Amino acid sequence: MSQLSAPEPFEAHPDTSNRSELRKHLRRLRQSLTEQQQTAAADNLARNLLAMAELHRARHIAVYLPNDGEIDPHPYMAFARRRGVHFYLPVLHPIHRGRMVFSPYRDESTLTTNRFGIPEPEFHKGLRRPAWALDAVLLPLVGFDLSGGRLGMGGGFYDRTFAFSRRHARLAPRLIGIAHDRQQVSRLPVEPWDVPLHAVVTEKACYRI
Ligand SMILES: Nc1nc2c(c(=O)[nH]1)N(C=O)[C@@H](CNc1ccc(C(=O)N[C@@H](CCC(=O)O)C(=O)O)cc1)CN2
Ligand SMILES: Nc1ncnc2c1ncn2[C@@H]1O[C@H](COP(=O)(O)OP(=O)(O)OP(=O)(O)O)[C@@H](O)[C@H]1O
Repeated sequence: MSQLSAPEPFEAHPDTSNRSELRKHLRRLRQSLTEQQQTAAADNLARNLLAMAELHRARHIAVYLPNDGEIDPHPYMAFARRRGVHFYLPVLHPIHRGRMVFSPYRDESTLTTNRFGIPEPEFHKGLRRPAWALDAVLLPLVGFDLSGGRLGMGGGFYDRTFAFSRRHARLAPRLIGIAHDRQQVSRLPVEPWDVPLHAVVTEKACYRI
């Protein structure tokens, strides 16, 4: 079977100033990856993340469950857990609409599907962590550029939850976008609420901002 070849990031994308058109285009790109391409990408992503000195010091890291063709952080997690890292998943806040908290993600965690169809752990009272109590966050994204710009699914969840990091940089966790390399675009329009990323890691490279 012939496989779709990856288009050049700087040529094949439509008008990058139109966020919703760009979002549709980039979502289709990642959804079109085959299972083999996804598996290989996740393994190479793991290698690139394990090599990052910033993550060697991190003990509490937020991840996500892959959805909609997103790159899978599980191979990375399998290695990092052996180094003593604790992982957390985003839980949509039941009261503060548009915000998230982070509950532990363990083998035995019970997951229930949220309103977007994404499984999430319980809103654990005792064990959940507010955003500022994480060392690093691996953020899902639809598109990224090399200035730290991130285009997400459009709910503003990560932007609202990490808005404090622009005012209190010392309290903020490391914000690391993870994505397929083909999700790179030349330049994303910057919105006033966008929270800049410290780095983006793909199956091909680690881009430090
Ligand atoms: N894996 C993953 N988890 C995540 C996010 C993410 O981007 N990826 N989020 C990042 O913020 C939050 C959830 N935000 C989301 C916003 C929109 C859609 C979405 O699929 N929208 C559909 C309509 C779904 C529906 O309403 O039934 C769409 O636009 O087609 C998904 C997640 C928290 N968890
Ligand atoms: N700090 C904030 N306070 C209030 N509203 C916000 C904040 N950040 C973002 N929003 C709102 O969220 C909406 C969606 O923002 P945007 O399109 O940038 O989301 P996104 O980054 O793509 O989504 P996500 O972070 O959920 O993946 C915007 O209309 C914006 O008004």
